[in-house]
Amino acid sequence: MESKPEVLSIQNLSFAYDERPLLGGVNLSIYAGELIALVGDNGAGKSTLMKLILGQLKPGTGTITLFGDDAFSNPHFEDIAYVSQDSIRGYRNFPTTIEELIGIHVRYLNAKAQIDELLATVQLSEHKSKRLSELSGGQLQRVGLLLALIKDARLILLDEPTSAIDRTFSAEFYRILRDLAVSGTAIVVITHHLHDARAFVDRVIRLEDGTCHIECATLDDHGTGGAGCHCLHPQPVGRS
Ligand SMILES: Nc1ncnc2c1ncn2[C@@H]1O[C@H](COP(=O)(O)OP(=O)(O)OP(=O)(O)O)[C@@H](O)[C@H]1O
Repeated sequence: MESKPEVLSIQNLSFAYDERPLLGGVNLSIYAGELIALVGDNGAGKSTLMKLILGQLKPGTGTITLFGDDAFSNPHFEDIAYVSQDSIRGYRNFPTTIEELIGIHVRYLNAKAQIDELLATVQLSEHKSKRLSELSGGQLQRVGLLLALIKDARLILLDEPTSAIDRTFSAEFYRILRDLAVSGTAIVVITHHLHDARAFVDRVIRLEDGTCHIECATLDDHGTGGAGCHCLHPQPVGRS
């Protein structure tokens, strides 16, 4: 089978906040076209791991390589779309409508996105003239997804993107992500709603105990996972 390009490689990562160890012995590789669910209890370190991948935090030991470069010294902003819980909450304070916010992003990124199509994809067409302060939590999360789609990134990191989204659109949400993955985008989604994600993702990676959490690889594509691997869904889904 043809191997897919490696997007992200984490080797022997450890990280501590104020000398309080949080992550240790983390090894993980993510490949182009993979849709991954990152799960774990509150405080397990999922958001912290995303910030490390983004180069916002510096590893204690070990390495994080993004598109072949060290993530901390070369964070590849142009290749990554990141939607955090904070950014979604922050949208509420933007004194704009949805379509104005999209226009700002399109101009800033010089993007060629088909905005009406994207609005229809996230089912916000009829709300496009609404101010962000008027939107529900779930509608705001759809705006977050839409902004990630505009960027046309090679790696998309989503931190609890469906927490306020109803189950009907949640399935649609993962279908959209699945289509993106099929077109080659690597996607990592932090979620506490694995039951919604499970049918769509290729792999589930669980952070547990705050330490030593190891890659869970799909055996047929990327080799084997190591000791401590928590492979909840070993068979790739949605790939032919
Ligand atoms: N800036 C910070 N300084 C010190 N400690 C922090 C900081 N940010 C997070 N922590 C701590 O690190 C731990 C992991 O936090 P993190 O947000 O990564 O967890 P999480 O797995 O994303 O949790 P949740 O599911 O609740 O969102 C928590 O105990 C948190 O209090």
